[in-house]
Amino acid sequence: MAAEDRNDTPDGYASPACFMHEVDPAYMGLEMDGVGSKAWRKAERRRLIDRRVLLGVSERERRTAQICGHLDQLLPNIAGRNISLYWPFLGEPDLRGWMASATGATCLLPVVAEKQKPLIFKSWRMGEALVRGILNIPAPLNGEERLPDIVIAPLIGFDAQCYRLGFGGGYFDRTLAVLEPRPVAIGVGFDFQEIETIHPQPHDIPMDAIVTDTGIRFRKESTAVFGSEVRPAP
Ligand SMILES: Nc1nc2c(c(=O)[nH]1)N(C=O)[C@@H](CNc1ccc(C(=O)N[C@@H](CCC(=O)O)C(=O)O)cc1)CN2
Ligand SMILES: Nc1ncnc2c1ncn2[C@@H]1O[C@H](COP(=O)(O)OP(=O)(O)OP(=O)(O)O)[C@@H](O)[C@H]1O
Repeated sequence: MAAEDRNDTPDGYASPACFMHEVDPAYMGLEMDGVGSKAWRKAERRRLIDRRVLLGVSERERRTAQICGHLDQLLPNIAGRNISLYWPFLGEPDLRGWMASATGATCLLPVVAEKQKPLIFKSWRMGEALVRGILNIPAPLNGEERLPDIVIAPLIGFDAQCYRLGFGGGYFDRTLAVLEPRPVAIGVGFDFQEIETIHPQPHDIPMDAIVTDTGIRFRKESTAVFGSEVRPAP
């Protein structure tokens, strides 16, 4: 039996291995400056990745299908757009099926061209060749480099203000800080990845919206344009 199958039961009953996330960081002796925030984020990432990885296969697929439905609702007109998605790892929602169905759009994969520098984006379609890139992330072999209109960024945690806790390289923040024009940024993850606050730091750039299996959350201050029928009136 595959390890993932053994966990194909509803979660939420067992106690988490660590209650650190329920403790006020100040109580942990962590000031939410650059140093304290790094330690707190490391612990939160570990806890949230563990929870995500332990989702059973069918539960992950069920939730991912709901995420795809919400993406369709949020982005009804993607023809002609350049949309960055991602090659999934560590239990991230696998949106490759959604990518394949995004007719008329050009799908891109983010590429770490240089460590600690903004990402670049290359076009990719299901079936096209990939190479092992920097940090072992698959990257399109022959894709055309393009700027995205829409960036769909996988997340490890998020909060009600649409701040995203990512994998810890700062790659999406660095990228959104320099892309001109600024693309629409959408975080994707599962509902249990919501936390009270990610304790945003000056470099953190919030998402315009966050899509999970249970819904779409819009950042109040965002001016991004989505399908008009889904954006709540200000
Ligand atoms: N599927 C997916 N693709 C993605 C991201 C993601 O979160 N998910 N990224 C989201 O940003 C970017 C890649 N971010 C990454 C950040 C750190 C490491 C990593 O392995 N860090 C090592 C140290 C690496 C080293 O310097 O040698 C580590 O943390 O131990 C990998 C990818 C772009 N592509
Ligand atoms: N615009 C930027 N310029 C320079 N450094 C940055 C920038 N944005 C983030 N960083 C650095 O990257 C590091 C990781 O940032 P952070 O913890 O926000 O990553 P993350 O958003 O979780 O990761 P990722 O976006 O790769 O998934 C931090 O030390 C931060 O200083």
